[in-house]
Amino acid sequence: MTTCTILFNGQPLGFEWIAKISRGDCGVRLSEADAFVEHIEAGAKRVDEVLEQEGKIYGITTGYGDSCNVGVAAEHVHQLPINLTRFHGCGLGDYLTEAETRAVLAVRLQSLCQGYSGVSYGLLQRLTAMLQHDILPLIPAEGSVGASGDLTPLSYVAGAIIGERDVRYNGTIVNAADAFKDIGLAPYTLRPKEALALMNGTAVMTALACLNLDRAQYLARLSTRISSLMVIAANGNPYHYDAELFTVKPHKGQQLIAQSIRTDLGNADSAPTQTRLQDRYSLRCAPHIIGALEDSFGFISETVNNELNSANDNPIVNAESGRIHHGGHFYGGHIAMVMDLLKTQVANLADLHDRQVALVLDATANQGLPANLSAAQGDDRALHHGFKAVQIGCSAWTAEALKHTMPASVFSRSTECHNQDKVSMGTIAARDARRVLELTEQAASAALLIATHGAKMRGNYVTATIAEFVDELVAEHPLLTEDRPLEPALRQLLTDIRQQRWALAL
Ligand SMILES: N[C@@H](Cc1ccc(O)cc1)C(=O)O
Repeated sequence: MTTCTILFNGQPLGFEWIAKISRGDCGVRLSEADAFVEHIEAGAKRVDEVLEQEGKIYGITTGYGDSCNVGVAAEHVHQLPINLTRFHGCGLGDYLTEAETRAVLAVRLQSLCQGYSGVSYGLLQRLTAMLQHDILPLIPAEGSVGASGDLTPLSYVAGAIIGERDVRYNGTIVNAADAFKDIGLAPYTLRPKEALALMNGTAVMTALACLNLDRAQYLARLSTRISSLMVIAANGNPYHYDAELFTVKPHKGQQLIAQSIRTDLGNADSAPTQTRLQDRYSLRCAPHIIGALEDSFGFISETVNNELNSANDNPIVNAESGRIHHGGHFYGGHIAMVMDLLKTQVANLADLHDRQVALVLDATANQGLPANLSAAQGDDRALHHGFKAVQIGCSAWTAEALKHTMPASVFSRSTECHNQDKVSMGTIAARDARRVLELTEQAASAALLIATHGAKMRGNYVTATIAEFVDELVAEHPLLTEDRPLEPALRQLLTDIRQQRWALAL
């Protein structure tokens, strides 16, 4: 059920709206305002004029990329975009999910709505119709170097628009032409610049970046709550999160995380009775670790939003000045940079939770809780191993997340006869970040379960919010009075995390 409608009218949009569209929480509408329609159509008209007057525009009367010096005869100009969609139909790897595909369509629509790509209003209407009727091209995720735009994956959008590729529609996979027919449309006939305008940009990496960022922001909040619960479970010192302490190190995000942990701990300012004066870093430095991610969000979201609201295309058609600019706005360097940054920071959360899990399960470090948080009481308790295997799993997920943090942006390859001799690899960076998020959410689901059980067993949580949170989760996933397979619990928690079940304010 959609609860809102996003208007596409060339005005800036934030990444969070793309995330809402992707989840089906918001519908879309294309502006019909005269000024907007005229602005768009002026670009398409300008392409026609230049074609008539000068007879030569890159990618319209020439071959593509390194083939820009090869002229295409006037009688073939209309066939050229069709060929562009076809020869790029060579993607491999898994298909993007339905949510990701919606995001790709919305992100490309937003870029074309800037009105600098020389496309017609009709093309925007077609993209809008696809979003409104959930006609989702099958887009293979692999095969973009992220510099000449996401050419290959976006060719599946352009190919679907002309009725030549498969789409997900009404729960099945059908040819795009059949899906269009079902909503009363014929396949779209691309105008000369339109295939290039659809494909020559960063929509796939930017779409993934929008979703990754939304996911990472939730994860930072959840990690904060998990850390509070770990402090409670391990009988840690609340004074590590003292308000005065944090005034002298003014990273805003770090301060917010410390404040949130402080609130969860009931603003306690004295240490519970225990032997350690200072807790281990995975507890004491939680605000500094999660805070680094939190503090990166301002920069990352500004960068992602700039890309989202940009004309990332080539050539750029400016109908007001009448000029056609040849440049490199398909280059995804900014998304590459921020996705490489995001994945490193998110993987640090997996590592944080893996260490917290190890601490709370270790009877030599957890200040009195049973080994592996087994709640077995009977004389067969030696049989029961509690969370031992979950900790091993958590370490595996963490190692894999850390392994994916190698920057993608440094792996530029010279491609396409050295025309594309420096490329961004932003799509790979965004896919890496997505994988790191998946794995870190897995580590977080283990940590959440363990922290909740630990807090319940400690039993001294001081705030009503935490008591409610713990009791609700323990009711759903009871203490381990005997060994049982925990995959169902972990999967349920993963779903909860991905659906952003808890309202966690910072
Ligand atoms: N991105 C290239 C265009 C291009 C299109 C398709 C290709 O296969 C190669 C290059 C440019 O604008 O210069």
